Amino acid sequence: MPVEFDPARDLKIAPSILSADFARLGEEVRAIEEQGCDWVHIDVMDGHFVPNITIGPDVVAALRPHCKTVMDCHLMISPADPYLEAFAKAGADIITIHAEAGPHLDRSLQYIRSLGCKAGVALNPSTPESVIEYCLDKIDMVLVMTVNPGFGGQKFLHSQLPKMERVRKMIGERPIWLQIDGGVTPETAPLARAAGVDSMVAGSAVFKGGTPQHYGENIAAIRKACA
Ligand SMILES: O=C(CO)[C@H](O)[C@H](O)COP(=O)(O)O
Ligand SMILES: [Fe+2]
Repeated sequence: MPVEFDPARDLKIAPSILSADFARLGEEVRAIEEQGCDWVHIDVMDGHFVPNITIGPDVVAALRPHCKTVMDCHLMISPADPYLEAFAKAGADIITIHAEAGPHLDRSLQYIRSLGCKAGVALNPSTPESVIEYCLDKIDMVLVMTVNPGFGGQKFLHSQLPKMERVRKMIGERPIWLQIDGGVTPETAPLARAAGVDSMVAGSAVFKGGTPQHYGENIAAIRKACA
């Protein structure tokens, strides 16, 4: 589904299916959507850029019919360029690559847009926001990582809060989402919201409890904490 920027910057909650039951992914995606999530966040890891391996474009394609909302694909792979077309064809709406994943960020971002997807850039905790300064016109989303990528269930890095504020200033009035990913809970989410974040990924905090009713309560708790 085509996704358009929301100038009101209402909070978009994107549960990461990394914490879902991988044996029942279709069902899990339908459950989080029925329970009020905004986007579905899909973590793609290659065992090279990050020390973990998850899923590829075939799984994204298999999930597409189960997913009515936005498929937000976070590629923790290097190089990313050879696989971008496959993720676009699989039905990704947003494709986020890491600034550190290849030598030509500007070119990769143009390529993602040429495939009909929104283009996101993720910044690792140690990566300064200056890497995006000269390609802001080709970016639809900046993802400030609030953990070192690779695993769910890690602790939120408070050191990233000033970076969120600086990125929010860089973005200004541009139609660019500011997303965070990692360690988002009802306790940490309001800090990021106050720093100008409008999209939050949460894996373990959404899927804890293991039933659709829990997912709904968990999503509502994050939303309420940010209200
Ligand atoms: O990109 C990721 C890890 O690299 C995940 O999206 C993230 O860790 C979500 O998990 P949690 O909310 O449990 O921290
Ligand atoms: Fe992620």
